[in-house]
Amino acid sequence: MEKQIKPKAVIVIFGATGDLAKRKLYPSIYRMYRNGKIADFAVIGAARRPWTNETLRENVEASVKDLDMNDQDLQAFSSHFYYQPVDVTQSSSYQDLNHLIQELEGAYQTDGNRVFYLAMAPEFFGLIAKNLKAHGLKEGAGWTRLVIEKPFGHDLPSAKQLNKEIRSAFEEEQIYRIDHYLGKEMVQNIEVIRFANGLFEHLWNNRFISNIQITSSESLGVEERARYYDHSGATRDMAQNHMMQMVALLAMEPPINLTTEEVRSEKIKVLRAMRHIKPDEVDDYFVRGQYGPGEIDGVSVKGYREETDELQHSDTETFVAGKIMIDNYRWAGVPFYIRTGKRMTEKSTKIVVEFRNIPMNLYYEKKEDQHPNLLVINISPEEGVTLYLNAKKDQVGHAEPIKLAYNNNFTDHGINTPEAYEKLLYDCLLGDATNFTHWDEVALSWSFIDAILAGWRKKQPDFPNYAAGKMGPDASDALLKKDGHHWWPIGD
Ligand SMILES: NC(=O)C1=CN([C@@H]2O[C@H](COP(=O)(O)OP(=O)(O)OC[C@H]3O[C@@H](n4cnc5c(N)ncnc54)[C@H](OP(=O)(O)O)[C@@H]3O)[C@@H](O)[C@H]2O)C=CC1
Ligand SMILES: O=C1O[C@H](COP(=O)(O)O)[C@@H](O)[C@H](O)[C@H]1O
Repeated sequence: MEKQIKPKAVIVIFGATGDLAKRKLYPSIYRMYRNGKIADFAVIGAARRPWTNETLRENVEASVKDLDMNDQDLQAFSSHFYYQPVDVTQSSSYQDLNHLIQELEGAYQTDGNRVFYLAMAPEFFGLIAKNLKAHGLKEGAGWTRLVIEKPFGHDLPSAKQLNKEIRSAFEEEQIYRIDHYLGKEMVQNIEVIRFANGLFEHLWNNRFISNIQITSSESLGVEERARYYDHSGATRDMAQNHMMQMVALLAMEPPINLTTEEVRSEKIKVLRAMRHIKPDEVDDYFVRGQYGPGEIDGVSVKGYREETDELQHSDTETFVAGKIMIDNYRWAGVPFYIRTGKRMTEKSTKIVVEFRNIPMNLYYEKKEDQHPNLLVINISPEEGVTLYLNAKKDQVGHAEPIKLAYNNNFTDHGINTPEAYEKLLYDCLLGDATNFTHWDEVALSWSFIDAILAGWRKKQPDFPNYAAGKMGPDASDALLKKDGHHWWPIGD
């Protein structure tokens, strides 16, 4: 793995006028700059709009204006940005872009290193990759890397096709498939919590763990992305990538070291061990839902089908819950429950590891009151870890749950905890692909998810089946109840 303290590069952002660039990429580049991680760099914003360098710089400044920097420093930062009008379907655009890259490589002494970030609709990914090769843009004097946004395909066949197109132009080592959950501080901490603590790692198996629950709930609806989302649904949008990646990190064996190859290889083994669900078994393992009208924080909100005219008859799921079984020696018999959806009670991403209870109750009046030990990993908005134990409190002879909590949000990281995108972009500049998904991971998770979607296609769903503001349909609770479990609350 290549390591530099301050990597140098020209970063080309395709889709520079779009939402992702504005909301995530410019602030992340700013934070890298502000934190002294990059100095010799130039960013080329590419899109069709007839913007100028000044328009781009104004937009960049506006997108980071809430972050702490004085006007002079802000202008020094935005002066690294250049705009190149580009239509990715036109050959001439790539020639123009190449000239500007070469010019900036000289001006900023970036050693010929190039990052191409595809922040555009996925139908363009293959085309851009091929054109970068055909027009010589990937042949700089230094290294070249291609960052690809989600979604990586719509199912396994389309993902394979996309991969084929990209691989015809770039080597696997040059491809950085973004899953922004892998850049989150507490998702990265899963491995550390597991592998740096004997307390947990010795117990991390089916003898001591009863079940693991991963919830990523959102209170927002589909906002401006209805067209994309309706074609995708919660399962493709969240489960195939972010949720499966978290399961893999929780379930993987300790790698022999922390290199990209070893970490990925252990995650791949987990994905291979996931029990494949036959389409006619889908209801035993997975539940889907779509929100109807409801109330969130005292405010009435519309149902999914009322969000826009196009959604009136939609059967797209806005919620998915599932039970994933990992058929290997460590995890046989331990369900990993996942659930995610839009318009749920609150925005929260949390992992609850429920340990098996002790065999005999000495301290609780009723066995049912006995509280299992829980390890809760708070991914967002709180970042931290909470361990639920039992102890005697206030002179009373019986035990009660107590909690040991560590909150990561308040630690000093210079200017707050780095954003997921900041970390991932920096990793990419360093050539560290550990927190990006390898093609084998993408393929295995699509193959798992495709079977579920195939099962659902056979039956008309009874939507809407949960009111906005709830934690999904009743069937999601029933899924755990039949195993003798229940969802732990996502609040405190
Ligand atoms: N927005 C988000 O929160 C998230 C987005 N993503 C992914 O990021 C990617 C981008 O999403 P988002 O920013 O929301 O999309 P937008 O629709 O906001 O932006 C699309 C961009 O593509 C440019 N574009 C479109 N056609 C062409 C063309 N022929 N040639 C050159 N540029 C073109 C547009 O610029 P112009 O019109 O000026 O040409 C615009 O800059 C998608 O893959 C999405 O799935 C992933 C996670 C979250
Ligand atoms: O990838 C996506 O993630 C977001 C949720 O991300 P988070 O970091 O806010 O938890 C989700 O809203 C979006 O639909 C999906 O495409």
